[in-house]
Amino acid sequence: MTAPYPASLFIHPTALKQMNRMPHGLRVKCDKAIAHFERDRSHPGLQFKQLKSSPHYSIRIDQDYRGILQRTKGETFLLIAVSARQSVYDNLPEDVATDVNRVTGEFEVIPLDDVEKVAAAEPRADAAIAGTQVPPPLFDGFTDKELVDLGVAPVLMPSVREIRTETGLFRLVDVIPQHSANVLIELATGTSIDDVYEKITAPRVTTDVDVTDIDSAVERTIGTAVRSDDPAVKAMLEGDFEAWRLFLHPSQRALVESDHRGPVKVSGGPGTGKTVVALHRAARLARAAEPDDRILLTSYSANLAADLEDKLRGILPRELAGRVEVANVDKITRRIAFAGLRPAPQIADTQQQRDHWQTVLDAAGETEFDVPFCIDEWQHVVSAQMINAQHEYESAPRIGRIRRMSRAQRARYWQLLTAFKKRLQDEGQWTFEQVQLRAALSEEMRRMMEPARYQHVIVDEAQDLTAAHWRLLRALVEPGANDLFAVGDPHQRIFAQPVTLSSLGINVKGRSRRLEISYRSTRQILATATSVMAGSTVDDLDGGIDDLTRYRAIVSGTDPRFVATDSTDTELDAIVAQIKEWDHVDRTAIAVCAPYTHQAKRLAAQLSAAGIPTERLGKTPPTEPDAIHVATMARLKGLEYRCIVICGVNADQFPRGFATELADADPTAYQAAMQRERALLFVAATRARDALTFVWHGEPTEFLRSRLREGQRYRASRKGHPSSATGSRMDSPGDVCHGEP
Ligand SMILES: Nc1ncnc2c1ncn2[C@@H]1O[C@H](COP(=O)(O)OP(=O)(O)OP(=O)(O)O)[C@@H](O)[C@H]1O
Repeated sequence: MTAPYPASLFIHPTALKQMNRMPHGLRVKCDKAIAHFERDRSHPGLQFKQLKSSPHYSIRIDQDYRGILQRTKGETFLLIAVSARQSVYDNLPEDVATDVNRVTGEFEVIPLDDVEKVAAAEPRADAAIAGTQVPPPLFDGFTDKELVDLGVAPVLMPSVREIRTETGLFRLVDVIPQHSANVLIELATGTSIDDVYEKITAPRVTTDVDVTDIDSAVERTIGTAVRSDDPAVKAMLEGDFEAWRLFLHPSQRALVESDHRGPVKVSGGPGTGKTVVALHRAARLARAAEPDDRILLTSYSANLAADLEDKLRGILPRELAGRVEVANVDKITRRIAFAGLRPAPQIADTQQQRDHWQTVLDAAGETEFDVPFCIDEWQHVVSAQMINAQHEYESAPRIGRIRRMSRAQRARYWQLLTAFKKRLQDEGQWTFEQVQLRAALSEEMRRMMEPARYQHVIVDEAQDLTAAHWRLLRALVEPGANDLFAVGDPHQRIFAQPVTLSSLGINVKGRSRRLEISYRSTRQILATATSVMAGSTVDDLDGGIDDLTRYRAIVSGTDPRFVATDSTDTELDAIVAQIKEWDHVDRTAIAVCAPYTHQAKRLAAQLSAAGIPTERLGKTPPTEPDAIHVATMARLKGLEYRCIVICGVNADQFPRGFATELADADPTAYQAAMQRERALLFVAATRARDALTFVWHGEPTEFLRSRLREGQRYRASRKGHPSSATGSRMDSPGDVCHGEP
């Protein structure tokens, strides 16, 4: 028996994309052949050999397919393509082109056949049916030289010129080298040549590229290729592939790989890949960490943390996963606040807190302050500033509150608050604000004597963390390089009050970044969601203003639907009809949500009774393999679905009662609560990828009005337009359908 010849195999990004499009059975065969090759490339079943007239090698995948390899140095190879056996004779198959990119200096592989097929499927001006219009080519406004200077592979040029539709563009970017894809997406979404150069091309420029020096180009490419044992490759070969695991946008990659001397804040609209960046950054830091280093990856809620943990396992080898603790921020908060307290205190729920306040107000004969005011003041003024003593409260700013509080009023409120806390204590209860405060203060105390528990902390959904959370996180991580990395979207803030990170000891000056391309929702869904936020001003977590207009969606689709009904019964009929219309969609990719918990509960039962399998979303990840998800709007935070019904958005239910009841108590607190309600609808709407339907009975919520008015204007402007006679009832933005969709 001869000794085995072990070898290392890297997979070229183009080959990865190609494998991702293969049928599952063939991918499994590729996986097996790769594993054999790495163990022993001389294994007879592989038929490993050099092609006669080329420097390339081939291995057998099955009787019909061969893998094409490029040797780099020693026993390291790069898999560049999987081709049909009959096309692999003595040379590289004719349908595969290789080239050195003159901007990046990388070795590129171009599947010419696939690229030409995409171009051929585009509508052609010379084949247009009389009377129909063929859209102009998408890249007509750019010369070949401009595209090539930005780094688009010259061999792609004839096909790029044929692309006229978004579908064609997205099919093209799926098969071409990543740098060319990134440039074309940016240009097609309206970014100027100069900006594309700055954002996409300049960071990838390699000086002194010699396009004839294949060896150096292959060496460079090995740096960006993935190893065959990468967990993300395994996930893809096993069929659970999401493009982000392997193909980050350059702006995302820069955030993952850069080193910083202190905390970093990344903002970005819905679906811009903030979570993806947080995950990859955690994985990257784990790879670079010392064995004893601890990394915390945290998010707002338990189900989001569970989802993060699951995804992290998909990109990080198991032996490194132990370096990263994934937990929701309140779990950590409780753990620290309750350390040594046995039994752990009980948390008072909203109703219990209201009852305690009512008792306190009644006992004091209080007539000026009511329960909503007292709760709001406690949560958003006292707790938000971590005020612990009366003298601090007396001089504290009441940011955003119109109602002025005299010294005497403040003193009275403090007395009431003291009585409220006493009641809680007597009942053995805490509010969550108290738990957070205790956790932050005790960790800050501990840090005076001991080193920090973590070397790196990465935060997702940063917009919903409170001041106390931030103080806790600051104390949990050793100050220094790459200490804190927070991603969030202030427009999606639905729980906390705005904070200013610098006032909490987290200085992100010069280290604030943005992500702008939205990968999730269609343009139409994003536009509708954005209209919900119309007229509101939103902070950027650090004293500035965040701006929604800079986010761009890359896919186009159909307009959201608006379905008006006249009762809860007809509303249910409309929801059932909508779900049935989506019967081609995997059930777990559909969600139905409503403002209140009791509505979500009732809906789940009613839909099940109507023969639609459902699962209610809770704190743990869903388990049913074939059920649509039913949840409150808030529970959908951070998740994504192909199709969503948002129901119960009638004016008398949404915004929810506890927000509207603040109107009399404090107009500014009311505005802040209304802003959170708007954001809740924005969050729910932006969970949808392809299709979104709003259903209500009676009058629609005021937050949809601007969109519905726009629909009326659109219809008015189309009156008399030839196509309006044949258009469906649902073909204009904001078109309202009555009854079933
Ligand atoms: N580079 C990428 N290539 C392909 N898909 C991507 C890329 N980056 C992100 N995505 C996809 O976009 C979607 C949104 O990503 P992600 O959840 O990270 O966004 P987010 O900014 O955290 O969203 P949100 O704030 O709305 O919860 C996901 O389906 C993800 O797979």
